[in-house]
Amino acid sequence: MPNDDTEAESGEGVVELQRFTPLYLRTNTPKGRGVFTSAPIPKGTTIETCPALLLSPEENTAHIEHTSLYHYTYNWPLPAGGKGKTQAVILGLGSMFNHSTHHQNVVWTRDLVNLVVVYRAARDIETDEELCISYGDHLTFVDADRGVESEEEEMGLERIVL
Ligand SMILES: C[S@@+](CC[C@H](N)C(=O)[O-])C[C@H]1O[C@@H](n2cnc3c(N)ncnc32)[C@H](O)[C@@H]1O
Repeated sequence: MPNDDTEAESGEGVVELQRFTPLYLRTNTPKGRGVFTSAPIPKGTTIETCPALLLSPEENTAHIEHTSLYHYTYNWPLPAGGKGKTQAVILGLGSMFNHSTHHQNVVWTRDLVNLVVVYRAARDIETDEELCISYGDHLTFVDADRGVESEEEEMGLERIVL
């Protein structure tokens, strides 16, 4: 699910840090650790607002790409005047959301001025569902959902949550 960049969501040097609190981390999913909800989340709810730590392209290439942080950074447009993109480390739960190709229930928006990412519920989310975003089309790992999702596509079925 594509994200939308915004110029700024708040002004005056103040950024509201919203957080939906009844969440838990599972440590043993097929995707590693993952974020789950222990209460229903209505569509549109802000789940978390996470500060971003902007990296320079140089430090990214020289250092970050050679560490495990490489698997956690987000593409980020270069600040005003710069052409192209760099990477940012997203602090807080933002770095814990796993990817789902067909069943993302969370959308994210970059606030380029305030350097935060806002995560919101894309639909009503049930208790004990995992919160998943889209990392885009170029994954650097084998998608743990791959078999399940291609089976669903072949059968023309959407997953039914009982
Ligand atoms: C931003 S981290 C997400 C949190 C991570 N699961 C952890 O335990 O720290 C991204 C990493 O999670 C794993 N991951 C996320 N989505 C996945 C998926 N659909 N299938 C398999 N692994 C996934 C991959 O190892 C990926 O490099």
